[in-house]
Amino acid sequence: MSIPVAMTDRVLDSAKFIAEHSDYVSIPYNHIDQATERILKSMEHRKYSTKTWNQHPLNPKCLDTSTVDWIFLVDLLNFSFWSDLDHADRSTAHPDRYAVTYQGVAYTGYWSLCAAINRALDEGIPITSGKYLAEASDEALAHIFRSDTKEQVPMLKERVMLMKEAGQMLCKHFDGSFVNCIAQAKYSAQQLIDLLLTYFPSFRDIHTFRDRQVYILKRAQIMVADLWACFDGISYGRFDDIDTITMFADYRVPQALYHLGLLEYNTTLKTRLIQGEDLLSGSQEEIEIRGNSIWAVELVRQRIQQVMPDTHINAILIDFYIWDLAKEIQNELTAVPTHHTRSWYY
Ligand SMILES: Nc1nc2c(c(CN[C@H]3C=C[C@H](O)[C@@H]3O)cn2[C@@H]2O[C@H](COP(=O)(O)O)[C@@H](O)[C@H]2O)c(=O)[nH]1
Repeated sequence: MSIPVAMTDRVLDSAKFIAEHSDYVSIPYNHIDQATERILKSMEHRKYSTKTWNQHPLNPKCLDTSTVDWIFLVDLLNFSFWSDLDHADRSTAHPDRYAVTYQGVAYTGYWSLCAAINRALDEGIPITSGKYLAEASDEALAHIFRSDTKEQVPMLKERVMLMKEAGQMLCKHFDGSFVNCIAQAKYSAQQLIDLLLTYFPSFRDIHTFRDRQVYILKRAQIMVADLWACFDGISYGRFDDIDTITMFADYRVPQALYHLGLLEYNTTLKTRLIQGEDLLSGSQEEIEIRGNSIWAVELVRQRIQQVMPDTHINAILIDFYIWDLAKEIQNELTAVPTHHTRSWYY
């Protein structure tokens, strides 16, 4: 299937444009080779591959349609876990920070979402069923996220609204399951992204930067990536254009890229981040952080291709590796905090 070039490169084209027109953020190009060598050595040492995805205790293990719907729900809600009260943001979280205890472990951040969904499934709540999402009451859906600490999950109202809306769309257009949406994409990652943008508006992570429309598409892309990694590139994870997927511009990987010397912030931005100032969704500073992050990982990917032409490593695996690394070394990421933008895009 021939896919119009514009569609496949829309995120990379946007990232390049942002990187070339930034005031607050820059990429130290002289650090790329050394940082890439460090990343490559560590990925090889860990034998980092799609198989790493299934090793995470909270990720589903059976490769069937229920796992597809699990991934859909997780990536529908995969946004804004940073805490209003836990400014330290260390791996040992502030005791009041939103957390979900599952099988004896208290999870915060992204993993609290997976824990909340698994807790609901264990309680017999069919939370990943389109029909249930469409028909459940707001209270029942909010109950999924109940906290085991003082703080509630950020953006609870928005999460409930998105679940109901997605349930209705799944029932109306895809017979209640995301499996049917994947089938319509005919093994194309970009087609699946377009279906997400068409039927599920909260995935439209598209902004205006320097009077130009820029595509970031973080949750749409990570949805494809999670399917691809979970199913190891076959079955519901088969995408013939998977390598057109870029890094996912969240708030954790940029912090790790800065630590790795692959991003630089000017004094104004660095001061604002250290002071814990929120950045408005769609602001120039926020878009520069997100766009330069995508472009920095693209340059790492290109360098890896240069030194290892026949490698299987794509932007997805580089991103997943850096994110997992960031969680492991979270206490060392002290130079700059993650940026704080309340948004359902990431
Ligand atoms: N770029 C990128 N962003 C990612 C992930 C993941 C988790 N992916 C898992 C699946 C496969 C991988 O191996 C990971 O194990 C979550 N996020 C984003 O991070 C933020 C949450 O951060 P914190 O508050 O510290 O938990 C939030 O914006 C969330 O959307 C990723 O992989 N890449």
